[in-house]
Amino acid sequence: MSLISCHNVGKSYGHKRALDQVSFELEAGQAVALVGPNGAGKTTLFSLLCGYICPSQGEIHILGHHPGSKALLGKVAALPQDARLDPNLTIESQLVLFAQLQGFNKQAALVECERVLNLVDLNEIAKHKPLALSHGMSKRVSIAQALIGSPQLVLLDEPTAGLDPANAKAIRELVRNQSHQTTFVISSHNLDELEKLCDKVLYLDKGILNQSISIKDNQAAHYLTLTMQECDTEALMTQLSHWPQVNSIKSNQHNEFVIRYNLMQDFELENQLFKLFSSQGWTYRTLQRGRTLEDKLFSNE
Ligand SMILES: Nc1ncnc2c1ncn2[C@@H]1O[C@H](COP(=O)(O)OP(=O)(O)OP(=O)(O)O)[C@@H](O)[C@H]1O
Repeated sequence: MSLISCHNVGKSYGHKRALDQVSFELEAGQAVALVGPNGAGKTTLFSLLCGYICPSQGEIHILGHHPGSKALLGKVAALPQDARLDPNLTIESQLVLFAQLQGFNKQAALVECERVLNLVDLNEIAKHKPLALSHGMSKRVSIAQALIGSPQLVLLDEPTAGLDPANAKAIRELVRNQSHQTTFVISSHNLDELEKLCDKVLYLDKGILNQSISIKDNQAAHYLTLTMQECDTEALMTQLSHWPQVNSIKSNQHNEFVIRYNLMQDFELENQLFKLFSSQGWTYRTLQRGRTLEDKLFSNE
């Protein structure tokens, strides 16, 4: 059974069509990125999956049930974009309360609270109230709340937006560490982050599911992404375009090149590149197999 099944899902707000005929299936175990420009419909899709709103058309099933149904209690959790903690209760009191609402008794709820705070490395703030926390800490507490009861599916809407690098890294590590038992669907504008965390990408644009791609697809075997520190861009592109194993080379942004090649033994190409850099006195920063997620989504190849 699919973890999530969406069939021809549409959602309108009055005359505004926010989602149009969205269909996809997701299996448990693949971390999924939900990407798209502002207003593309990501939050609407999240709200539908959580059961906060109902589709105008189509069918959604999560583990075979309608979103929001009782059978999914404790199996699906979400971190909404604008999640707020209750300012009047200590972190421990509110996490215990949420655990009790999921069916934990008081004693087990306290243990569960300690467990999830430990996951986000915030046990020391259990007795604090939300106003004493930084934005990053509050976000981590909200993620801890979403992990109560070890749900099978967790939806994270922009979990690292506005966070400093240390807090964003802590959240990425948490997602990575929990991915063996929980499937995460993550909405974010940070493509680098999604590329590191996710196996699959759903790309929404103007309410339409434009692309559904696997990050670890075997196309990666025919591309190299090269970032140079210092080089003569024109000379580099001219030289490489004459190499027989290079099908194409393009530069999407300053000093970054995507090389499409036609050989299976790419190590030869890598060696040739290093020889070229050394002979020209050029320095490179990274040479990476495959293409960046940004290039896959926006290059029309
Ligand atoms: N409650 C609502 N009433 C009317 N229109 C809405 C409502 N919620 C969303 N919309 C509209 O539906 C479209 C999709 O909005 P949504 O918030 O789902 O996009 P999003 O991809 O999450 O955007 P962002 O990246 O900016 O958060 C937008 O045009 C938005 O203005």
